[in-house]
Amino acid sequence: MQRLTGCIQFVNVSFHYPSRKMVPILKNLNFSITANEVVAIVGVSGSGKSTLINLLLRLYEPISGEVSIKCILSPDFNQWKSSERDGHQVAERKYWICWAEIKSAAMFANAHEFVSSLPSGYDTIIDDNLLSGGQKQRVAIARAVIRDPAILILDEATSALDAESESYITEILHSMRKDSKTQRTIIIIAHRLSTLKSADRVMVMDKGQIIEVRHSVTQNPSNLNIV
Ligand SMILES: Nc1ncnc2c1ncn2[C@@H]1O[C@H](COP(=O)(O)OP(=O)(O)OP(=O)(O)O)[C@@H](O)[C@H]1O
Repeated sequence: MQRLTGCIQFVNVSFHYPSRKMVPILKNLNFSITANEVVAIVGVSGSGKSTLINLLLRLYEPISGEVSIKCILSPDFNQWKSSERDGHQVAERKYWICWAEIKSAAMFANAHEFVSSLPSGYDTIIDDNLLSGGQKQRVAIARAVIRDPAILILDEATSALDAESESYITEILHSMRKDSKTQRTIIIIAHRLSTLKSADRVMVMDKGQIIEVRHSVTQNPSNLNIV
């Protein structure tokens, strides 16, 4: 089965927020993330992790340098591109998500049980006060999964989950990346060692720069601001 895969590249990226022009936040960042790689970004509070994601999402443009995202179809791009009928299937898939897919995404995010127990179940209209912090995160993860993105960004996405729910999601993230049908690029920002374990690479940020790249967080995690 063909799917989109995403590559990310930051070349000499520097940035400050418009409201604080004298305070550089990112300084000459250079890195790339290949398709299907799982990369964790760690660092002390204020080191620029979320700002990096803001630039990736194009919420802000860099002051200098370039942020590029390339999404490619793999593995049979030409065959797929030339088929108009398949194009329609993609459009249909985007707009017609069936009940089984919704349920499976909710089960994936460990949300099915509590959603089913709400008085209106999956038809519940959610307001700010209805769900706990952890439940909101599980719904957000289910929504992200159902979109089947080429690039999945988890910025403190499991911080409000209890240890059991978090380890369940971490395990599934781990198996999801091994499944050739669901491969995707994943960026994880988290402070918990358990969330970061499935990363191929860990980038350590400090004062707007990448000061270290590790291939595992199990090595000497005491100075990575993770628990
Ligand atoms: N919208 C904004 N306007 C001005 N400054 C901002 C804005 N958002 C963040 N900052 C500043 O940018 C710096 C980096 O913040 P950022 O949120 O990227 O850090 P972080 O590493 O993600 O921190 P945390 O781990 O606490 O979430 C901080 O000094 C913060 O005060």
